[in-house]
Amino acid sequence: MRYGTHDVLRGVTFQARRGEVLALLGPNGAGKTTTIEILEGFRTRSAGRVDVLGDDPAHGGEAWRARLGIVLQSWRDHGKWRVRELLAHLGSYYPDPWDASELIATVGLTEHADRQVRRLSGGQRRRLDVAIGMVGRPELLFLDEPTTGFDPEARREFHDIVLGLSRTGGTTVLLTTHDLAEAEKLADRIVVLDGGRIVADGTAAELADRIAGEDEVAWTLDGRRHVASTRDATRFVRALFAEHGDAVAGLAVRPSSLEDTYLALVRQAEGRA
Ligand SMILES: Nc1ncnc2c1ncn2[C@@H]1O[C@H](COP(=O)(O)OP(=O)(O)OP(=O)(O)O)[C@@H](O)[C@H]1O
Repeated sequence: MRYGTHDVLRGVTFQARRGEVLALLGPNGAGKTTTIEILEGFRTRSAGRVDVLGDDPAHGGEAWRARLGIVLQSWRDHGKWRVRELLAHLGSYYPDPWDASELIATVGLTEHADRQVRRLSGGQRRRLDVAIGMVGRPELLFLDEPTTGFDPEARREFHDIVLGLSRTGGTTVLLTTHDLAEAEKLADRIVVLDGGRIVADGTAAELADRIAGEDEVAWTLDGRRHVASTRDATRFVRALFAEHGDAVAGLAVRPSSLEDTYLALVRQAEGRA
């Protein structure tokens, strides 16, 4: 993808398999939204080959679009519509839509079903966006930063919805997020973009193996709290007990997280490692 003389995506090659949750990660401006919008058919690429559900998104017709669900980063305005009305209306465009009330319950908006959209809070509005993306029971669901503004409970419920759609419904999900814990929980595979290029592609475990991150060990000794980073927590803890025995208390080991791996990957890609 090129704007003027500026390449914002270069050599971005990846595949999403049916039924998998694929997370696109990357710093602000990395090219996630551009990639997702090309796949959705919202942006026309400058060059390259793209295949989404067997069609080129640049020429996808109505029947092709009906197989997609789309949650954009910023929402369009449906202010005067009531939640239930809007979902029932949008559902009527599809051959086998979700029942509006069932969908409203699934995204946790039952109490607000008869509210006007403009009276919803930011997080409630975002839940509605997700419901709009799901209403046609899409084969492929695009979610661009879907949980921005969700409270922790809504986030947990949303994660269960996505996992349910993918595991039992066979829906393929492509999502972008800045929440690394979310990616770790949901994604079967992770693609990391930086500066318009792919810098990593694999499962969270595969990415972690490439980076050889450090685990964090914390313990208390003689009333003082200690924290150390180590490549081999088991060996470290064994040595700690060999030296101090029962004097060691409050032991906690935190394995390196996807966040650690991600930050190391991005630093490496940007030559800051
Ligand atoms: N219409 C446009 N014209 C010119 N440049 C653009 C246009 N749209 C996006 N860009 C540039 O393309 C690059 C990628 O933007 P994109 O929105 O895809 O990033 P992103 O990874 O989704 O970022 P964020 O995490 O901030 O949402 C950025 O450098 C942006 O400035």
